Amino acid sequence: MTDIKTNLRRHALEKRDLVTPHEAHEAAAAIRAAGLALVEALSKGEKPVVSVYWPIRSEINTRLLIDALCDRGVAVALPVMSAVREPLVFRSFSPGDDLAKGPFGLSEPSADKPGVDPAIVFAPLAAFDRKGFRMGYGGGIYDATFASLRKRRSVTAVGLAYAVQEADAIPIEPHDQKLDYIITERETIRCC
Ligand SMILES: Nc1nc2c(c(=O)[nH]1)N(C=O)[C@@H](CNc1ccc(C(=O)N[C@@H](CCC(=O)O)C(=O)O)cc1)CN2
Ligand SMILES: Nc1ncnc2c1ncn2[C@@H]1O[C@H](COP(=O)(O)OP(=O)(O)OP(=O)(O)O)[C@@H](O)[C@H]1O
Repeated sequence: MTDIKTNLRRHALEKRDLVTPHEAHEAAAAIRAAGLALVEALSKGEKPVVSVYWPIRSEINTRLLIDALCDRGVAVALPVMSAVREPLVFRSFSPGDDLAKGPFGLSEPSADKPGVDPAIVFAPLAAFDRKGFRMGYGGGIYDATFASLRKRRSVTAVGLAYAVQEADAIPIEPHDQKLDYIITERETIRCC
């Protein structure tokens, strides 16, 4: 199981690394539009707290989406890592805030920013399948996070990835938490 997942992860990340700067730019605009449309459809007149990751490496770029959400008055939070297999905490973010350097090249809000529980979480994907099963970098962190949040409140989990990161089927382990939606530069998938 571990070997299959490791190979799937490596293969999908290699494909992600081949995305050209032009494609990345277009994809960032596409996920801004699709992400905004989904948040608006899920909000039903309320203003939910929305968590978006701050991109690292060749991850699909969320910065246009973050700006667009902030422009519309949506409360945005960024994840802060504590340890592998431990849930993330989420801290409020406003455009222009200084971000602190975390492990693995992460940029995170500093500890003086208020902690919040998001209702919608945009999560980065290494690989995904259409049913909503996902893989990240192998820390089990988003799985732990969705499990913990879902015990406390209803939360909509939205994966963001390039279409080339799709796999036929991600092998499932007991701790895996399913996504509700996946947004790629091509489409929004409602996972059933
Ligand atoms: N942009 C972004 N922010 C994020 C995540 C993410 O995947 N992307 N996270 C997602 O959870 C959390 C941070 N967790 C992370 C966990 C591991 C690695 C990482 O680079 N791991 C190493 C492998 C380490 C090992 O095997 O010991 C690697 O991939 O090289 C990065 C982020 C929260 N913020
Ligand atoms: N809660 C857990 N209980 C038992 N094993 C776990 C748990 N979380 C992760 N693991 C183990 O750690 C390894 C990596 O997990 P997995 O592939 O699910 O991480 P991931 O989905 O890539 O990480 P993330 O959720 O941070 O994006 C797997 O071999 C898995 O068996």
